[in-house]
Order: sequence, then C-alpha cells, then structure tokens
Amino acid sequence: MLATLKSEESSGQLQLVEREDIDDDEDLFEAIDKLIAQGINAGDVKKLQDAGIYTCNGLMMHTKKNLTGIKGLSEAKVDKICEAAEKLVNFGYITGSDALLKRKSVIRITTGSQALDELLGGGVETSAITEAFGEFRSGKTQLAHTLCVSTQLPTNMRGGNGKVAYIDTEGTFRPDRIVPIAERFGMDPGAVLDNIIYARAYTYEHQYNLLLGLAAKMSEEPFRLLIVDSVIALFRVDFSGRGELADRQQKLAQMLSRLIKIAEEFNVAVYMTNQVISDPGGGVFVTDPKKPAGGHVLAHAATVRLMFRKGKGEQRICKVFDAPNLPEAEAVFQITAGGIADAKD
Ligand SMILES: Nc1ncnc2c1ncn2[C@@H]1O[C@H](COP(=O)(O)OP(=O)(O)OP(=O)(O)O)[C@@H](O)[C@H]1O
Repeated sequence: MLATLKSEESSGQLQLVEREDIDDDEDLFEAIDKLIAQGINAGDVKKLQDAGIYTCNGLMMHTKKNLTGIKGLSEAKVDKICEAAEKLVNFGYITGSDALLKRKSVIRITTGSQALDELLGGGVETSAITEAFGEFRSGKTQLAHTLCVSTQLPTNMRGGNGKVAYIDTEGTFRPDRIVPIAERFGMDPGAVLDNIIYARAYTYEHQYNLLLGLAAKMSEEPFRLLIVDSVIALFRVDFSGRGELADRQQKLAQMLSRLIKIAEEFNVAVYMTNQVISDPGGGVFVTDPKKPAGGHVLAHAATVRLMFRKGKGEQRICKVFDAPNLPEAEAVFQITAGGIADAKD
C-alpha cells in the first residue's frame, strides 16, 4: 500500500478542486441562496443561513416546526420557502437505478492499511457514519489522524480529495502527529494541516453548536471527512446518574441525527469514536466483558460499527461489529509513526 502511494508520489500532490470547477452532477446539493431566484426574499434566506441552513437539501431535513421556530419566519413564509425548495430538489421517490447512480458518488477513503480497507469494502465511506469503539490505546484516535491525511489524497490514490473537520472532545488531537503521516503519503505537511479545521469542544452543547456551524463551511468548500473524537465523552460528563439518562439519550439522538444529515447533505464521511463500558450482563464465561457506550440510540445511528482491540505489540485488531453490507470479519493492522498501516507479520 505504502509502496503504491510512494510510486505515485510525483503525480499525487493534493489538488483541491475549487467548488466552481466541480461538474454540476458532482454537486450534490443546491445552495440555499438559489431560493432567491425562486422568489424568496434575500432577508428570509439570510435568516435561514443564520440558523445554520445553507442548502435546500438541508432545509428539507428540518420539520416545519423547527423552521417556524426561526425568528421572523411565519408559517406562511415557511410554506412558501419549502415549496420553492421542492422545485429545486427532488425529495420524493426515485427509481432503484437512480438510487444506484446516487451511490456512485460515495467515495471510500483509505485507512492506510490494505487489510483494513478490504475489511471495510474499500475504506471509510462517505455519506455514512463509521463508529470505532474499543479499549484505550486501541488505535481509534490514530485512525482519526491517518484519515485526516488520507482524505486529502486524490481519489485515484484512494483519498477523498477534500478537506477535514475535526471536533475533539477529549483534547487528544496532536497536530505534530499529522506531520510524519503526511510525509509517509508524500504530501506537504503544512498544506495538509491547513486543510484541517479543528475545534476543541468542552460541553455537549458546544459540540452541537460546532456541528451547526459546519454547514456554512461545508457548503463553501469541498469537505470529505468529519471526525468526532469522542462522540459520547461530554454527554457522559454533562449528564450524570440514572435520573438524567433519558434526557442524555434524547440530546445524544439529536446530535447523532445532525451527524447523519451532514454526512448525507454534503457526501462527507463521518468517523466518530466511542468509549466502552463494562457489561455485567456479558455472561460469566466472558472475562472483562465490554460493550460500546450510548445504548440503542448510538447503535442505530452508526452505519458501520467497528470494534478495536489490542493485539501483540503495536498490532491492533478491528472487527466489523455491525454493518449493512459487510461480513462480520476481522483485520489486523499496525500503528506506526506514519499512521495506520498493514501489520508486518
Ligand atoms: N508515533 C507512533 N508510532 C507508533 N505508535 C504510536 C505512535 N503514536 C501513538 N502510537 C500508539 O498508539 C496507541 C494509542 O492509540 P490511540 O490514541 O488511537 O488510542 P485510542 O483507541 O484513541 O484510546 P483512548 O481511548 O485512550 O483515546 C498507543 O498504543 C501508542 O503506542
């Protein structure tokens, strides 16, 4: 894998495509300001943007109740806006063939390990949520760092030719780790770092607001990856005890719903990490039983669920825990200075 990438090094420097240069059929969303040409006044479009809605596709992912909650938008205005948006985007049925065509826009981003890519059917998928859970030091954050770089590779090198947004809830992002990973892939570390936007979240509300703010950025520039590391940590801190569990799960569901919408609206791969909790119900024959945190709410939100565990030395094992189109199999990979790679033996 590494050899292939290196051999293509000369031709492989990242060329981020300007939004204007992208073919129309590659543009998966209609910008919200196109509503102006449909007779919606610019002031109302601005109100939508202020509420974090930057595309017509994103608009239709909101209920009318949500939209009338935006200051200055009456029910009549919301009806008119939705009608105008429906003229620009088809929100109804499409044929199976069209659905297949739509799937063709999905990109698979290399993890840096061929064995892991094969396990994932080619890599981490856009328009979907990939969740990695596992014990500490099992490689979840290292994979996040590797994806930060590989997402920026051109698509003919199994990258996503796009930018990266990184939301860090535990303070574990290390920009200096990006440097050797970029060098391994034959890329300029400075340029790679410039294509990553990073935010440290301190509360679950802050985490949610950071997601809302992303729509504006993603509608302007080609992003292909959103990392949330870890998705649940702040919820476990900000809500404590059984009494707050229902409230926590409801807020978590709202945030996960936002993540799914971002993935689909902008054809972005969402990679989120999750913690494990001990599972007393795991049975007496299982030593140290562990299960992913977040319960059913998280289980339903993730498209692909991966379980990481430690192997010998720097080796790690990834198991497909749940995925709609992947077999329940395992792959061994290794953490190296240059990020995730194939295991040596
Ligand atoms: N430069 C490097 N070269 C080789 N291995 C490294 C390097 N940097 C970190 N590692 C290894 O990566 C592992 C940590 O992995 P990672 O930070 O991804 O864990 P995690 O699964 O995110 O755990 P946590 O829940 O603690 O955040 C450590 O075992 C460390 O030895």
